[in-house]
Amino acid sequence: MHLRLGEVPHVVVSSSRAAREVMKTHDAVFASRPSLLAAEMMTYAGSDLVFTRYGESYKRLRKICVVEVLGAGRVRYFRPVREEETVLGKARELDDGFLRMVESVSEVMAGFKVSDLFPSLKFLPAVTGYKAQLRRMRREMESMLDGIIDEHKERRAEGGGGNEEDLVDVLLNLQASGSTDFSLTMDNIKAVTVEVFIAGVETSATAIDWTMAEMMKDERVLRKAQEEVRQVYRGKTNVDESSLHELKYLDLVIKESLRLHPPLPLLFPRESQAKVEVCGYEIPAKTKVIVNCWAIGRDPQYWIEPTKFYPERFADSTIDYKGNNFEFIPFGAGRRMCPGMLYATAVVKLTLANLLYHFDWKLVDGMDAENLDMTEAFGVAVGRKCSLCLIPIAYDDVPI
Ligand code: HEM
Repeated sequence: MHLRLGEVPHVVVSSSRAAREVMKTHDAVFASRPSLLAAEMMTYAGSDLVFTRYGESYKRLRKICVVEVLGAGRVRYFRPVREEETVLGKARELDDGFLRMVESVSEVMAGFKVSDLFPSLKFLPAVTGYKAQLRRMRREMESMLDGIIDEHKERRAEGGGGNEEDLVDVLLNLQASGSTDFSLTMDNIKAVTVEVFIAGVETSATAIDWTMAEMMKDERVLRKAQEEVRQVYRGKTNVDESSLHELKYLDLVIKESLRLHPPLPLLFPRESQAKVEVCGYEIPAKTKVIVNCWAIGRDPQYWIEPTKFYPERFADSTIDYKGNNFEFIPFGAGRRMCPGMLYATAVVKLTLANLLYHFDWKLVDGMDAENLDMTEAFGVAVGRKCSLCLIPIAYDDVPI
């Protein structure tokens, strides 16, 4: 679908074939992101990963993030932290103000802003008050990030760190060691820190929420997933990551939930860097391309009874979300594919396994599973409009 919104041509991709052409055949052409004023002002223009245009500094930063910060080795390294936080419910100290700030930044990033559609009218952001609003938010964010980084530096100077290391420590260590071929600036560190929250935390929480909601709607799936967890971890006090790989049915449930409710239903937008032909249509340079992964995941051409929540559809299927099956791309594909996929799947699975192991779940009084409201809300990550209110009943077969 081709649209012209303001001065900017937009193309919406809603088929697996076109998605493959954009994210595989012509991946290099579509590896850039369009420029958005909010992203430029809030993510230290060009110092970040999610919204930066494709180019040398992007490639270097991505390599550091993939290899050193979000890769398999680091996911293993942070395993004790995940287990401690998920299993013991011991969340790291995160200022409410910081989370509220991340929420407001996500909100401004999600919207279609008139000034982004008329880039030649440079005065628009100023006269609409949008620029002033972004400046205020940026000042607030800057002071919070400075506080967080100073705290980390002080702790490190006092010899702290060790088991308490987190993502900011990892980035500061990389900067101090100079071990990478790209010197990380303070702006890089701040931008990546905020983006991990914008791109990583809300998306993972959204995936957990939708999966619980779908299981509450279908008691058969809930029981089956719960029996599996309780059998694999029988006799254990906690669900840790040691046997997570044995939870095969839970894998299917998570896949099915990501198919029906991808937390980023339109991924993050891409921009063509040159004129190119996709499925017989000519796409000019500088076209904003939106891949509708939500629609592709519900397309009857690829999925039987596409709107039905049926995890077993993945049981004898090789279809996965790793970016090779273009009918199922909740993490995107190609050069801009989500580098946090391993983190996300570890956190989502561990959290769900704990919720299923320790508690039986009931809907609040008077609510009937069939009528559970599954309306979607608006945001960078598309969650449920109504909060999921459930009653946990402690499972008393867990040894103390
Ligand atoms: C269920 C959870 C998650 C989902 C569904 C998800 C999905 C996505 C998608 C669809 C994209 C855009 C891909 C594209 O343009 O092709 C993306 C990008 C990104 N994600 Fe994730 N994500 C999740 C969790 C995470 C986590 C936990 C992190 C970090 C810890 C993370 C970091 C990023 C970053 C940095 C990018 C930008 C990559 C780039 O532009 O090069 N994500 N994610």
